[in-house]
Amino acid sequence: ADLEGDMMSLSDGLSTVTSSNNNQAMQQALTDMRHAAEDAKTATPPSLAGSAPQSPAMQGWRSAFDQLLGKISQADQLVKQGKLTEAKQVAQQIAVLRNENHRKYR
Ligand code: HEM
Repeated sequence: ADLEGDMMSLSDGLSTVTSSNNNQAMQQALTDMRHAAEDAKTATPPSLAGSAPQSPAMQGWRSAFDQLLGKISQADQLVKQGKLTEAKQVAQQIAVLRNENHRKYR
């Protein structure tokens, strides 16, 4: 998907993780989020158009998605352990990370 599509998938997934209490639905949402984050990591956002792949700005872009992927894995482990409340706390941290990165790159 393009970046906008990836962001829509992240958004759908995050609302499921935040609102659902169904273990399987939450795991599927986190899997979808992982794929969207991996794909978005390879994109160049309009705000960095023309930046070289190895520029500090593009390295910062990719490392933000590595942080996001780390949180997604953390939430996934918690859901697999049945710790849905803790998984939702990680979802809150994902929302903070989203807001920080939207301020930088959007
Ligand atoms: C789970 C976390 C995130 C969610 C739920 C999310 C959600 C969204 C949404 C709903 C949009 C608007 C899409 C549209 O144009 O209709 C958007 C745009 C955008 N997001 Fe995110 N986002 C997340 C994480 C991130 C991260 C980590 C970054 C950067 C490192 C990022 C960078 C951007 C950029 C650059 C745009 C504008 C895209 C464009 O102009 O084409 N987002 N995001």
